[in-house]
Amino acid sequence: MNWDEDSAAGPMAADRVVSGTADGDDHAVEAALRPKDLGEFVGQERVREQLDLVLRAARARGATADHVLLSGAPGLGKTTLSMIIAAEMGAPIRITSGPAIQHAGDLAAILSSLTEGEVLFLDEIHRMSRPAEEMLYMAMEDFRVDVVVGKGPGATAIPLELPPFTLVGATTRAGLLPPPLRDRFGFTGHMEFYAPAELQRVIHRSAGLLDVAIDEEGAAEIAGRSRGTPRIANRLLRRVRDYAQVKADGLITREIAARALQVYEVDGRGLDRLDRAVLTALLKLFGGGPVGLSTLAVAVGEERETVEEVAEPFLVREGLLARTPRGRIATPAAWDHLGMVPPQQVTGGAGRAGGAGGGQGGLFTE
Ligand SMILES: Nc1ncnc2c1ncn2[C@@H]1O[C@H](COP(=O)(O)OP(=O)(O)OP(=O)(O)O)[C@@H](O)[C@H]1O
Ligand SMILES: [Mg+2]
Repeated sequence: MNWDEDSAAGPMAADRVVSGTADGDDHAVEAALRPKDLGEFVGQERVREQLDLVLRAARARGATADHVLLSGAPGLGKTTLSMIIAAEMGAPIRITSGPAIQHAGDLAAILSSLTEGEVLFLDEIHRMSRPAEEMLYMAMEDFRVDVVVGKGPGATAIPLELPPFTLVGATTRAGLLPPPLRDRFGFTGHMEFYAPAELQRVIHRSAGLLDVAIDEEGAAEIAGRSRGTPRIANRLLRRVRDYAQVKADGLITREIAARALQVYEVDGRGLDRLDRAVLTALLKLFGGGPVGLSTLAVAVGEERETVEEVAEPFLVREGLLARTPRGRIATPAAWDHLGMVPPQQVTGGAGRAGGAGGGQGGLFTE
């Protein structure tokens, strides 16, 4: 699945407060908000439990932990978890990324400087070059690399032993990893979107660290608008804090959170201006569809790619919009969310009286 939602940025898609991808502002505070060990890491029960076993067993054997692959959407905690793995193993961590490794030689230099037990974090591992990838296969499996010296017919490969290390790879696009690479990881953790109750805990924890006063309902209100993503929850918390300081006495309550997020145009379900523009066009101009992607994009005044890659994934995930072979259609929940009644229900809904906003979309009930 494509989680790189910000790759196509139109007018309404730039600098979204609900984007899962980190912006400059996030980088500045994220280090302070990162949980330091597995116990502090909220949610992801399955991954956490499995990883806990893997790390405990390795520690008990006095061995280096197996290679770990972490996949999932931006902002769900892959980088955080990689740092926790190193901390739990009492090992140093080296951080690099697929795009930073242009040549196999770059990778050889990093690998040959690792110390025993060190954690190598390779972010965006799906974006590594082919030759580097092949070097990595051997390094992961046999803790060995062949360093090629010279060029042409005179070139020789010098084998180089590596100390045992743990590779932690992270990717937003697990489907793009070649199977031979995927198979070389001893453990794969797939990160899921967080439940509102989990995000509420993340928000409380962050509020404590940032010295922000917030009550349960205030945290719940922000959690419900955070699209299942801790990074968005933390970002919305900071925006709401500003509002609470300027417009109120600093305490974040449900009402303050709701008012603040209205200013930032993030609605009760976490939809922003772009999301709502797409849904509104679909309902008001096309009666809920089906309508083709290009037509919908023109109606919204955005690029096709923006509608398809930036707005739609979350609308589909939320069950507000469906992609069908005949085009995009709105679900009954979409009508309900925008407080509108499907046209057939208004005009030809024989035998079904009123029911405005009841979610029983006439288009979809038999
Ligand atoms: N389980 C969690 N508990 C508490 N905070 C979390 C959790 N997961 C993530 N966070 C917070 O969310 C922010 C983003 O997390 P992180 O950088 O690890 O995401 P990521 O998956 O690496 O994203 P990207 O794909 O953009 O690299 C961090 O500030 C971190 O503190
Ligand atoms: Mg990351």
